[in-house]
Amino acid sequence: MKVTKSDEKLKAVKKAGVVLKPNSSDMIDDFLEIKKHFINHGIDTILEKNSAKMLGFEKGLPLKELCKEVDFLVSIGGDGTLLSVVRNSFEFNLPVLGIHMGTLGFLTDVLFEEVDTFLTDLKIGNYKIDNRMMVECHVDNRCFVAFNDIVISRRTVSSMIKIKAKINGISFNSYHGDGVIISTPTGSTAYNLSVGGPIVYPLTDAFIITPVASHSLTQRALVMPADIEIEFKIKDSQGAVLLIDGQDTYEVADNTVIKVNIANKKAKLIHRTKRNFFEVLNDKLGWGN
Ligand SMILES: NC(=O)c1ccc[n+]([C@@H]2O[C@H](COP(=O)([O-])OP(=O)(O)OC[C@H]3O[C@@H](n4cnc5c(N)ncnc54)[C@H](O)[C@@H]3O)[C@@H](O)[C@H]2O)c1
Ligand SMILES: Nc1ncnc2c1ncn2[C@@H]1O[C@H](COP(=O)(O)OP(=O)(O)OP(=O)(O)O)[C@@H](O)[C@H]1O
Repeated sequence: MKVTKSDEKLKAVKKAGVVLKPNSSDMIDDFLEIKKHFINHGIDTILEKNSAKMLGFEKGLPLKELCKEVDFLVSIGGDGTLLSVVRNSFEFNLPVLGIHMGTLGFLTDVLFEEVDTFLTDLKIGNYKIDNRMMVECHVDNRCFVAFNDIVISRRTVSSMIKIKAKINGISFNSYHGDGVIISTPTGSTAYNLSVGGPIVYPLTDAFIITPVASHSLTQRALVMPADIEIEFKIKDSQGAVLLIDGQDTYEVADNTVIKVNIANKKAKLIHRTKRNFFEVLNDKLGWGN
């Protein structure tokens, strides 16, 4: 399987669109400190509308309008905030920088106290942009994209769900249990990890299909090449719920066909040059040396 690396750089480093972790109005002093560093480095910041409303002192722009105005986006919060920024801005191809002000911070690279140093590096091109796969799901004439995962989940906790699956049009499995996770390599360390799925290096062109609480001892997670299409059909169940990065939900009825494939472009994450995935595993998952 292919691993995609790039030497891509930002076209300009003048304007940053900032999104803050929801329900965190206590972040005001930290935001002002971060903003001061951006200004000192000659980078203007514009707040996203909900973030501005939460702080209560700037007007802010709706995310889609903000994306048209800025050179890159900055997510200040945890993994959830970064996931939502990447997913909701995906159509604009903007690189996203995650400043870690959350709890785990598996995806968010730069710590609050590192912002000033990192911006010096950003201005001189000393950073990298990772191109990361997104997964796309087509259902009922709608299309959803996810950065971590799309989960086809049972609709009621009291009953199992049955999901028939085809790969490139050919039937290959019938999942019977709580549901199925279709994860990107980025999402492999999230829900997929919790249910025993494999960790996949984040720049690999592949995706993972992992059963959740399968009622069969032979079911296992599958790592698949990026160029296939998978089709799922809910059978003899009470419908299903799709979870997009664990944040958006969509209900589907029995016999609905859900097609999943890799999005035809990638999300861009801005990282420190020194960031190393294996150090992140070591640090955040406590693997030790
Ligand atoms: N049982 C589980 O482990 C479980 C259940 C539901 C959802 N999730 C995951 O939570 C994700 C949404 O994250 P959230 O922060 O919005 O929700 P959340 O606040 O419920 O947090 C889920 C946890 O997963 C971590 N996380 C998120 N993405 C990660 C990644 N790519 N690698 C490693 N850890 C990651 C977060 O830091 C947090 O600790 C979903 O995409 C799904 O993968 C996990
Ligand atoms: N746009 C969004 N839509 C729905 N939920 C969101 C959105 N942005 C953030 N959240 C949720 O807000 C919660 C807190 O945000 P976040 O994950 O950034 O911080 P955290 O949980 O402290 O950090 P971490 O994820 O690194 O452990 C998460 O449950 C996340 O899913």
